[in-house]
Amino acid sequence: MSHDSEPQPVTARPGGPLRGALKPPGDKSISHRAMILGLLAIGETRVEGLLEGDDVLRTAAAARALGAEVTREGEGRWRIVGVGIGGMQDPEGVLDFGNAGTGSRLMMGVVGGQPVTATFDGDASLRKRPMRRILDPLLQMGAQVVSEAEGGRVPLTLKGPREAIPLRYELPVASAQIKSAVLFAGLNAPGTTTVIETAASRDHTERMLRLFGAEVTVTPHGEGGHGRSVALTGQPVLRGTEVIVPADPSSAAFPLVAALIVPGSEVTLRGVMMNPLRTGLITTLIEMGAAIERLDEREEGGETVADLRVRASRLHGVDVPAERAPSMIDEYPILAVAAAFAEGTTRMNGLHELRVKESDRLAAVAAGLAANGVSYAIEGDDLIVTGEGAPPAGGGTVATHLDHRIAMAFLVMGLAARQPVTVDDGAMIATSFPTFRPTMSALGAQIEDGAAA
Ligand SMILES: O=C(O)C1=C[C@@H](OP(=O)(O)O)[C@@H](O)[C@H](O)C1
Ligand SMILES: C=C(OP(=O)(O)O)C(=O)O
Repeated sequence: MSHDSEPQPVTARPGGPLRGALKPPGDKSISHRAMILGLLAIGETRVEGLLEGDDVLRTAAAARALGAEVTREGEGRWRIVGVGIGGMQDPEGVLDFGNAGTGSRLMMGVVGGQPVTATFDGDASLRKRPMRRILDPLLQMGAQVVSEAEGGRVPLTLKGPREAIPLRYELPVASAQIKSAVLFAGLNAPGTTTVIETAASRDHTERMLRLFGAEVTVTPHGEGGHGRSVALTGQPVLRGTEVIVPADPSSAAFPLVAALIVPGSEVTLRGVMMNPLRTGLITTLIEMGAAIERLDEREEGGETVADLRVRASRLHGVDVPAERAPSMIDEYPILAVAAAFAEGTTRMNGLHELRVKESDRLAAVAAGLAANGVSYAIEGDDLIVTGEGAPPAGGGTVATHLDHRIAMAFLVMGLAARQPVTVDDGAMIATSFPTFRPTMSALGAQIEDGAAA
């Protein structure tokens, strides 16, 4: 699929304080996994609070094409009747994952471990993203790549084995997507599949596998306390269950930073997931001087959630260590925006993975900062942003390159810059935060269709 509709420019204007309370949409990572485990389980899975963004809807369509019964029963309420491990059917058409890296890569793990053949495709952004990192371990587990686009990209056709070969695999990069693909393939392996990560990445797959009845053991690995070894016992019986999806900290990041930089703002974000493997941005912003209070911490659906009370704050630059990157990997575009309003230099270290997201985010952020009069430098894989402790000029138009996070980050900049900021295309926001514009408007933000006049 290509993104062949006309680009939809969107403009954010500076205005008065943002006020109010909101619940960000359901977590994207957990929503994809709920659909996939619902497909692989026997019996009925009920999901509450599913993110109904385009990325997750693509995973739902793929689960259906592979044999699950998938029904929407109300807002965020979905019912999935699964087929069980080994029970999938060959899908009739192509599995079109649109813009979704997570959905496509996790489902490659599922198909790559089971006797089924499927073709994966996506939009112009997904067609550029590296899939070798997923295919390499799957080939070792017995999958075959029937065809692929140059460089191991989609469109590609994957054929899984009758039974997967258990694997012990050390991740070449900190990536929950690779880890999850290997574990999903390992579900159909007679024995233990082990994934070793030298830096811990988000653990939603491990947690949800256990919830559905699989045996997963996690032990520390290596020195320094950052690594983990995750062992899955293959061929479990997965049983359908109930999944409650907490609010997505990666989506919460946009109204949160908006509240920090628009003078006089006070915003409460309700029920935001506080899994420590996802809260690197909050840690960093607090180090920068942000007034963020974690209130009413509680358990919801097996995760800690909290209400976050955020007040406009004077921020200062900090050094963000590379080891923190896995816990905030999708938050660097919006952190760069916060850094543009801070006093002094913020150095974000070790951002190589940003080059292979929906866009080359390092390049896209740099271009967006340049277009809006912000001083920055790129040194190797590090991004350095220097703010003046005052609003940057703004007034620029930002190329989003089919990347939702670039679009939302620079719209947030426009709410507090000296001049409005336009993004060339807001369409991709619907992949992860379909209610972004009404949510921001309800807080008092001015975000409109079209380029700045
Ligand atoms: O597993 C997941 O749900 C995700 C993992 C991360 O990707 P990588 O595995 O490529 O780091 C992240 O960027 C993505 O938005 C969601
Ligand atoms: C990188 C992201 O997602 P994905 O890899 O699923 O496209 C993201 O949502 O920022």
